[in-house]
Amino acid sequence: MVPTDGSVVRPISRGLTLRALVIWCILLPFIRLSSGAKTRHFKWEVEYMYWSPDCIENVVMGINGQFPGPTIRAKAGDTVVVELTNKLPTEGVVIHWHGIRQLGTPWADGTAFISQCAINCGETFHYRFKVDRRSAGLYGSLIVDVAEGEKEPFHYDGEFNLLLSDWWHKSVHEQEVGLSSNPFRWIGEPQSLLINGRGQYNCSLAAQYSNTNSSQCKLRGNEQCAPQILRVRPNKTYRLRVASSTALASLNLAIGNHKMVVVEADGNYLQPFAVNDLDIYSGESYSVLITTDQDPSKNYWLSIGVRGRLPATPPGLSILNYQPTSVSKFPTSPPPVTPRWDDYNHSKTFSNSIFALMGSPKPPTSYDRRITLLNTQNKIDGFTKWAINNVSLALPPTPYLGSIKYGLQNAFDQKSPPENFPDNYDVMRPPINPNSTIGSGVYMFGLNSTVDVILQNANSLSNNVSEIHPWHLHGHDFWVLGYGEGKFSAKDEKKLNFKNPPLRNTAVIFPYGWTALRYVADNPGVWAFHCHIEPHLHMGMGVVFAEGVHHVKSIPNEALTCGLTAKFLDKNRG
Ligand SMILES: O=C1O[C@H]([C@@H](O)CO)C(O)=C1O
Repeated sequence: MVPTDGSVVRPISRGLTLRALVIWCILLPFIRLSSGAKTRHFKWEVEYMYWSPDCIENVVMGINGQFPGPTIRAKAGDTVVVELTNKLPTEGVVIHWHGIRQLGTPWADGTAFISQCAINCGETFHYRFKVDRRSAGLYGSLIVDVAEGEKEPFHYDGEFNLLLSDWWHKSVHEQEVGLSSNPFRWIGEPQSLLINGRGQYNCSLAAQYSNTNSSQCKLRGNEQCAPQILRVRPNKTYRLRVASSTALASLNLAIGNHKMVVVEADGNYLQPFAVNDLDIYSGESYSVLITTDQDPSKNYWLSIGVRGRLPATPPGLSILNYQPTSVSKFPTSPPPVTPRWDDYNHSKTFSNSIFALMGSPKPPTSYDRRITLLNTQNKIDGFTKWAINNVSLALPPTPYLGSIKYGLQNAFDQKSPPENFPDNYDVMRPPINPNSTIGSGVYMFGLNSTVDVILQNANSLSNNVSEIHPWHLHGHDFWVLGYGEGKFSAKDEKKLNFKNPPLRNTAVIFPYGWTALRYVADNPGVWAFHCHIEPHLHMGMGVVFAEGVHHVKSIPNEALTCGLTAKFLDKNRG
């Protein structure tokens, strides 16, 4: 799960080493189609290269020789065409455009064996999609500008993109083999945290402040691992677009001496609220405003730290440099201290402060279908897996989009997956029977139906352990109706927020708790819904949703070149 540029390697569980580069793009909400919509063409080549993101040389996946990858600038309403060639000699890739709805182009969603086949070594695939209203989410690869004449509900003088990721020195192959082995070998905690692909493993920028025995970094500033400095002017307001593409870590961001006003999440405007620190889970993105109203003769730390799991990784650091103060003048105080990793009340307080900005779209007042998804850690033939309602996802060799569209038989489990779990299941204890089963079934929803999803957390295989899971939905945003403790039940209905629930594409479930989501199945296609923690997805922690597939126009052949759809193509070519 070694993250590369603004992309996270997603080994799709099917035993294949298949990397799904998750390319994030700026979330710029409420962008109406601009008049001068353009089609912007890009040619990307994915290739291994040696790089030192945390000052230790490693193998990364670069795009056009860059780490992090190149940035696409587009305007709302534009069509983006990326001609992607895979030059990795040992594995297939796909690119998921996190936050893009892919309305009308479900085959461009970049989910292997769901929307397309893997792009094998030497092959080229054309991603062509419209950057719509809810476009993008950050990740330093796709920046969507507000359309001409568009105004945002806040003002700022400058902006920075901060892509946060975690970093291991072990190769993703070795990690995957470990996760798929019996005995199970967990990937462990990351060696370092990166900010825009930059971190420091064998030294600390703030060694003189911390009691750890790490040495002080001696960086000239042009190293690949040198921190990106945020150069600001006094008495200005800056927008920080922060996104997490971590493979595992739940992070907390803080800037010494500066409060942050949270104004946007996952591309949707929020009721602004001020915080001293910001929790951000894998797959999420936020915009915060900071005002440079501090002593301009000083510089200040920007720090990211691990939460939700006992930390074993030093904080990631960057510097907020008030011009014209020299950047080499280190901040005079230690970096902000990350809240305790298991202070979940702190985390819940933050999550429960997030409300949609007045005037945002409201959820339908009722649902057509409600499914409850129990998250458990299980064993299958001795292998450690994650399962949803006791089914651990294993993707079929034929992409669902093609097999459903063309009615191919035996392409995946025809039995619809369970929509609930046994009433007598005790979420507070490890599973009495740890065994689970593999499945590839699809939750089929009526086109334009309203779907409620209750994500139910539970104790893992170990006593008194329940882990955080950030769930990400492709092709849609959902309203987050609320969070609660223990097993969701009818009494919890009254806790749900229908007044101003935030629209998100990623939402966290807290230990032993539940999170209630609602979305409208209005996007013909087949959509992944999964825990955004890469090893968990690899271990089967996901489900597949589909709606209106028969409304999908003809799928480009290049998305059908594997499994049963390849045979189907050959037959029809004849
Ligand atoms: O999936 C996981 O496996 C380990 C542990 O549960 C077993 O080693 C861990 O911390 C996970 O999140």
